[in-house]
Amino acid sequence: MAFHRPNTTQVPNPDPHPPKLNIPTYQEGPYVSIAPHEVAIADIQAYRIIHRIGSNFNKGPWYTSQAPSQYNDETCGVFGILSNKTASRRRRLFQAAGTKNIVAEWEPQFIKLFDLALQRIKADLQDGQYNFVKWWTFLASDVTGGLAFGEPFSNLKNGVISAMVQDIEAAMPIIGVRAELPWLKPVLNYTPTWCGNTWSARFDRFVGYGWDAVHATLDDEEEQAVPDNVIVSEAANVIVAGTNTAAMTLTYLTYAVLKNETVKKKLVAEVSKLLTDPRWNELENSPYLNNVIQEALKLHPGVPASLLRIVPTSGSQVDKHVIPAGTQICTRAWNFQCDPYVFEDPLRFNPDRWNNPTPAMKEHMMAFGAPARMCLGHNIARLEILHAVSKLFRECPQTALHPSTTEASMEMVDYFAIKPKAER
Ligand code: HEM
Repeated sequence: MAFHRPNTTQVPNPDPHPPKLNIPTYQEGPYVSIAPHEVAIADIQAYRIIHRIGSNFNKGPWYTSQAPSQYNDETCGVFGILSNKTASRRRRLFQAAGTKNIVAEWEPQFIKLFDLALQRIKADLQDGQYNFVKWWTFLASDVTGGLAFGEPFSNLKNGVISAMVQDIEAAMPIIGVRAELPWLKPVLNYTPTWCGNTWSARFDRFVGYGWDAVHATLDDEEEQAVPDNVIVSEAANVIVAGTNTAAMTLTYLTYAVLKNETVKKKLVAEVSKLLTDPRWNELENSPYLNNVIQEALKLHPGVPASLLRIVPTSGSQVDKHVIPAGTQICTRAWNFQCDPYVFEDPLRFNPDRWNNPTPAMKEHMMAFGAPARMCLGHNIARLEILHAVSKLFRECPQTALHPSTTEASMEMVDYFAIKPKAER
């Protein structure tokens, strides 16, 4: 057995060929062996241990495939750093930038982008066009562009997709493939894409965007405090981590609200009473708006994928089980956020469930990741979503779902992040 009940006093030595766990599905238990050295866990006690601050369950090698091969823990962006200890040093550099107070300083600049996004959406709606994926992606990439480069990429202003957004859109699914099928990586690196470039060139261009960011935003002194190559990695990181996640959260939220007339009416009623130019505090204090956002993050987490972690070299006792060193552990937001023991009718889009959330409901929400490696951009994302959603439903209260938008077209394609099957 790979796992033992807690009265086992000895932590077993790593077993090179551990047998499969005899618990096949979550219906029968929250621990499922999904491969010889891999276990999926949907148990909140275990989750607390694995992902607590200071945990030595480091990220799994899957994350290495997110960075070009010449990068290591010291030089890659924080997302790709495997060791939690190394990551916590790096995270300290960014934590201040992600605090609410600092993010609030960006609010006036971001409001201009939200206004522009709404102008574009309104013009589209008047022409009978519905392409929320497009405009929410342009908005999210202008926001991350502003953060990484000091000014937006002008996707919204020009109304056309920039080369950078094209690269992100094309590279995101392939990032998933590279990660799931690492043996394909050398082949994929040199496979021509639809536009004639190779995937490897796309990754090189991300790094290039990062270099531009370094020179656009930092003075010489600051550049010396953090090595250039690290800032480059981080700038590219922010662009990728903050664009699709926010855009898809907005897309699925819009879809869920438009699909549900009662929810839409309540939301429109609340946001239409807001001040003409509401600010973050007012938006945070709009209960139904916040419930809708929480529910959208619950049902359509921007990153529903497994967060892979490795059991430390000494092995570990996780709740009732002793797990051998080196085992890869998968915990998925999706499993916890749809737990029927915690959420009544978990697959129904029901913002009212957040009127009086239980402590368990709050703890089971992990759309922004887990404590040790929680999303560094969650305040930015919240600000973006609050403004974009309140503006959309205040200024376009009559918007309805386009007949071509169906459950089938919106089926979530999960490739670490998500996108709708029909891509619109
Ligand atoms: C709704 C939008 C967003 C969602 C749902 C989201 C979700 C997540 C999740 C689940 C993780 C943890 C991944 C893991 O452990 O493997 C994460 C990490 C991260 N996110 Fe976000 N994110 C969002 C927006 C943003 C934005 C706007 C930024 C930056 C501007 C950002 C920057 C990062 C970074 C740098 C990390 C890596 C942290 C680390 O590894 O220590 N995210 N995000």
